[in-house]
Amino acid sequence: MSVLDEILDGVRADLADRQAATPLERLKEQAATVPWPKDVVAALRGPGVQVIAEVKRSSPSKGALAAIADPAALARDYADGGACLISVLTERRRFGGSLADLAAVRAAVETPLLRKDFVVSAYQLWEARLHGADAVLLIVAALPQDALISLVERAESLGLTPLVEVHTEEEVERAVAAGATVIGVNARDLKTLQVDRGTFARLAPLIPDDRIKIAESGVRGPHDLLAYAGAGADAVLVGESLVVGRNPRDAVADLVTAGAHPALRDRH
Ligand SMILES: O=C(O)c1ccccc1NCC(=O)[C@H](O)[C@H](O)COP(=O)(O)O
Repeated sequence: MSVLDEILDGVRADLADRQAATPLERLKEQAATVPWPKDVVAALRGPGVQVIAEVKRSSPSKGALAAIADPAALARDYADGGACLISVLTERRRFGGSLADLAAVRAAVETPLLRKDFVVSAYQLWEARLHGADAVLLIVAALPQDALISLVERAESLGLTPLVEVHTEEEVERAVAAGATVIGVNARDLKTLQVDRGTFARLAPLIPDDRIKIAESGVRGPHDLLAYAGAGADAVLVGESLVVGRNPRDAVADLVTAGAHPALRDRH
């Protein structure tokens, strides 16, 4: 069984437990009391290359990365450093995340938030809304095309911006056909878990210019941001190097400064 299939099995089992505890109709009523999500597309279209900073405790590829006792404090550092979007991993079994992390971060910062998880059901979109997300990750490899199209439409109808993640040429075609405005190319192969930073340069030219292109994974510092920028990235998504480093605020600020270089401004 592939890593992705293993993760998805766990996600579905946890989801079934939550659905049993809180029926969809009750979840919808609760979510209706939460403010409308922020405009993530506008945040990503800022000048230069934007930085998305991730709250990431552990991962299938590396195991435990950082304890992160206080995700809200980490998110405040990310916001102070100038992140345009904060990604909060909510998958429990392999990434050590939770919806409680998302809610804690929401209470701490005004920065738009991405629910980073393995979304397979509209139920998870309502959960994302209730816990303060403004965007949700949809992984093409995890979804049949009809489900992808339906989740893109449903997310948008709830005010959530779908970040549609691809790993291959065929997945780019599927993301574009599904109407994704924001497309993330993840450099981490879901089968081998190896990071190949060349993946973005290979796939980015296949993404139409009117879409927002995000380079995900493998950013160790400003030089990687600049390389992704040179290949056409509008934003980079960074996890591991921020959570294992000593000063996340300064690390984000260094990336933001690199992304704001005059040569990278006014590209939209
Ligand atoms: O990080 C993993 O090992 C992983 C394995 C399987 C599916 C997804 C995985 N990571 C999720 C991500 O997309 C990354 O957390 C994100 O792009 C940040 O990457 P990095 O800066 O390299 O931590």
